[in-house]
Amino acid sequence: MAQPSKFVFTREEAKSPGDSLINIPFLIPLVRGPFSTSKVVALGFGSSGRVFVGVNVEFPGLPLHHSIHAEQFVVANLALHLDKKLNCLALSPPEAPCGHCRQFLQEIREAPEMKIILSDQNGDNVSTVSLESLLPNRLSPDSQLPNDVPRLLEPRYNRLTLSGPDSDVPDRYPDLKPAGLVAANISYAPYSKCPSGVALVDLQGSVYRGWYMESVAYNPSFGPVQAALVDYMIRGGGGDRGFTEIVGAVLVEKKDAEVRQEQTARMLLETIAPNCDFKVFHCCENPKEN
Ligand SMILES: O=c1ccn([C@H]2C[C@H](O)[C@@H](CO)O2)c(=O)[nH]1
Ligand SMILES: [Zn+2]
Repeated sequence: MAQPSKFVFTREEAKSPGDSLINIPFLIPLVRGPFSTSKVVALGFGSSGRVFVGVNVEFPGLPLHHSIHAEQFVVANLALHLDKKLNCLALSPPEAPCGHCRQFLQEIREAPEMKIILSDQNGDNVSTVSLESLLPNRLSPDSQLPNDVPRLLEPRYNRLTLSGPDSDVPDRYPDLKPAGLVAANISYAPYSKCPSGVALVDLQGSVYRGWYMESVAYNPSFGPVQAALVDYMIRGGGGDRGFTEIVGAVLVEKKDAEVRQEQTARMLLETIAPNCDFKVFHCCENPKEN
């Protein structure tokens, strides 16, 4: 069977939620899980009608809590395609979203109504349940955020501009810094108010980006390096050679941010992409920007 490379399908290709045209086992080779035997594939049905694939990703040499869950991969995939809402999530049998993912998904508006499609080991006995039924008594963003604050995946703009003088550092990859700033400006950090974005470049000169996404429960938050690695994977970065082809990276975050990504981002990239030249650029919120 040919190695699948697609991470986004049209609704036509996928048929309807619960219909098994997207043969989930066919997508299993997309998983990067060197440690565990769990190969998790998630399909996210977005409001634009597209169907987004997510897989679990584990990183050799790093603590397990840096792994990417398939469900978070799906959310990052939607975010990168600017899809505004995840309506329905199907999981490869016999998985159901773990507690961490059930909580992370709460950041999406009307999350309790999200449909979750489950099936047994053979892919039979398909059942659809609401996210609310999987996580009653949720910790809700609604208890902390006014209704008009954009929720995860809804359009947002953080009004960030680069602040000197570190922006004068000689730049081998001129496209990276602007890409990192764009990513930071879309970042969802309504709790800490410390948004951040990462841009990566590979040996071919292709640029990838991703942004930090917070959870009201803090720990399920999704880091900007992981988000950029999702972009790298869905666009085929590195081919079979993985992350070692990443040769440059920038992180854009606020100077003196109380929630700071710099050290974690450096450690992650040093471990998975030893040839990567990592730089940090600081930004500040500019109230005049709109
Ligand atoms: O909801 C879940 C639970 C687990 N995993 C992944 C994480 C790890 O790579 C592997 C073993 O737990 O399965 C997911 O992708 N989603
Ligand atoms: Zn999970």
